[in-house]
Amino acid sequence: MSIERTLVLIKPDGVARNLSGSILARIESKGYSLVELKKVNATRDLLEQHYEEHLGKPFYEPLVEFMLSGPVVAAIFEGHRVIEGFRCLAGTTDPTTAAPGTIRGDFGRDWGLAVQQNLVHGSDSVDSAEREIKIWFGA
Ligand SMILES: Nc1ncnc2c1ncn2[C@@H]1O[C@@H]2COP(=O)(O)O[C@H]2[C@H]1O
Repeated sequence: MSIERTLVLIKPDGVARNLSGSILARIESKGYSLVELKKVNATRDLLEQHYEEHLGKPFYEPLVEFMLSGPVVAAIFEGHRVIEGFRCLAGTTDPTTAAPGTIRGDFGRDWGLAVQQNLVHGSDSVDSAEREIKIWFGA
């Protein structure tokens, strides 16, 4: 059994809507363990590192502005296949069509804004989890 770690972000929409506790509870209820947790006001520099793969995309600047618009909850969760498991729990990117039962499907929708406010972020691979955990929590 290989134990993975993943970076979970509760984005400013989730924090502003007081959904942090409900979202964290779902992840814990699924059986993953909370390793680190903090509430942060992200800086542009941190977000540019985090979203470097999206640089140049039409939603890049609105995305960075949205992530700067309020505090974010950053967490590290641990468990066997947690990377895949959390992304499944989060649901697909577009919250309007994300399946009911998922975090985005139950709590989110498209508000017609420049960026999809979809409540949560989860690392998509072992390599990106390692990279993102360093960005948000240090070595
Ligand atoms: N086509 C899009 N239009 C607007 N925002 C997007 C689009 N695709 C992705 N995003 C946003 O960019 C984010 C990239 O990281 P996430 O997958 O966590 O969540 C994504 C959405 O919040």
